[in-house]
Amino acid sequence: MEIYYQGLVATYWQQVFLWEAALNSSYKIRVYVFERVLKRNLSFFEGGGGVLTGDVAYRITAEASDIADTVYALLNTIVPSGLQLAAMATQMMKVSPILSLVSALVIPCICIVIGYLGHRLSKISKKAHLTVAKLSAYLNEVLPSMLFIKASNAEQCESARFQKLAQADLVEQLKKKRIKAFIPQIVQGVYIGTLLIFCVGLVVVSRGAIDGASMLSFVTSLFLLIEPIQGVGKAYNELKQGEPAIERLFDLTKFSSQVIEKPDAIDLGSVTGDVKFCNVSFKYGENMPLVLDALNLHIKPGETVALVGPSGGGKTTFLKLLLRLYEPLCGSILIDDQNSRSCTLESLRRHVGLVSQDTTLFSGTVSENIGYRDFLGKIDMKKVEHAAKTANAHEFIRNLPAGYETNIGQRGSIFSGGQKQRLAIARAIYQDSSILLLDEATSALDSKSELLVRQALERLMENRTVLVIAHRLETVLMADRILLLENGKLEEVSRTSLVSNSNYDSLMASGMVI
Ligand SMILES: Nc1ncnc2c1ncn2[C@@H]1O[C@H](COP(=O)(O)OP(=O)(O)OP(=O)(O)O)[C@@H](O)[C@H]1O
Repeated sequence: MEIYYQGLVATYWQQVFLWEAALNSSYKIRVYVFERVLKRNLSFFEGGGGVLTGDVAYRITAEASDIADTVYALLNTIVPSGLQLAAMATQMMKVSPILSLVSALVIPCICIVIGYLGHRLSKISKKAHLTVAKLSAYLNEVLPSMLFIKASNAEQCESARFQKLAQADLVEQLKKKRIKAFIPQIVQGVYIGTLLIFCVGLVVVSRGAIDGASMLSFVTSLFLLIEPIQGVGKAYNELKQGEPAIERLFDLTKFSSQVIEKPDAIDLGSVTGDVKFCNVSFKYGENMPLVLDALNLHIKPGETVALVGPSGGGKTTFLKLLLRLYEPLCGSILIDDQNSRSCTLESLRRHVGLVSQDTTLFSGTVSENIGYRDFLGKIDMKKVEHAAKTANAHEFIRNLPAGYETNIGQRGSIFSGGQKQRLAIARAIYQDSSILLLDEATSALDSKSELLVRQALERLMENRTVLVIAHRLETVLMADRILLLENGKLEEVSRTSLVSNSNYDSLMASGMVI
């Protein structure tokens, strides 16, 4: 009885240690892969890698968990099976070394069968991973678009699309389960079949060489090998099944950086906000047309420059180059006369703030969103409140159930469009960078909200170098200079000529509200 209880305790601790090892390895892989993903070029997230973001999320969550299951199953079967195999083999060697070596010939037969089936399992498993990843990517795309789906009466259509993907997944999962169930049976079948042939042969060949009792002990050992051999087969099964998840995860980490930080890159200390584009050209790919064609521009510290032009003219690309999210094809960008290629990416992006059109907010509290710059350190609540007041956001934040500590829901779903914009402006005020890139939101707000956002913008732009992609005439009129970006070229336009000549068409094409 005591031995029985000792067995229970030992099994418990064995499982605890094995799970600890398995989960720790999947945790380490997950963290490493995500760190690498964060370092990937922006083009990968803009669809350049042909991988959907939902698929990336699936790999880092579900498939990393699959790795833990694989490691656990491997350790759990390979250790006891290995020990059993060693014990049986020793016993057989004691009885008859020659017969043991002859019997070992069964091993290559088993290896060939397991190898072939394992390869098939790995292929089928890969397909099963792809179908479930597609399902996850689909859900990631559709669930945040529920407003549009409902408004478009598209529930039935989406349900049909989901069913199609789920059906494809069902087929692949079934194939995988079938082959998984088949492998241990076939391994056992081949082993027993081959053994029977060997046993008969052994009895005939060794007649008289060893006594009956030894022969019985030898054959019993051979049959006792079935279970551990099956265990090894199972472990191989698990490895092959987990292989595609490991491959897909590590695929995410393989890339070459387009934007490379020099080993001797300098940290930009304080910056006055002088920006120069010198002969900058850019295109997104080898066979793509030039988006920016030998551009020259000098923005002086504290100056506000409005960028206007037709849709697809390259305005956002211009901002991306300034943030060094892409590298120019030729030419250079200077910040305070320092080539941006010679600066650390961290210091460059610390001095260049961005307020994008889609007002990116994260789930978390209001203060975490405004103080995002210090998210890992200590968020300065006084600064948060000051930023919110300056951005005309303090009033509505104060009326929230938990004020600055209110959770804002997924992507700030509890706020109106104008409120989200003011929160994004408050975040930029908190960040306090000398150079500000503004991609003005195109969606129209009611006149009261519009006024509050405009006031907030004006305060944000004070004492900074501002490059604003302007969609409203009022914003254009706030600028010191207006630049038209069209056909890859920059042209300065005067206020008076803005709506009165041929530029009007370009401005209207850019969605400008005049
Ligand atoms: N990641 C990308 N990969 C390939 N081409 C791209 C990418 N991003 C933009 N482009 C292309 O580069 C050109 C310039 O795009 P960009 O977004 O800079 O224009 P934009 O002036 O900001 O347009 P809009 O006013 O409509 O936002 C377009 O033809 C666009 O299709």
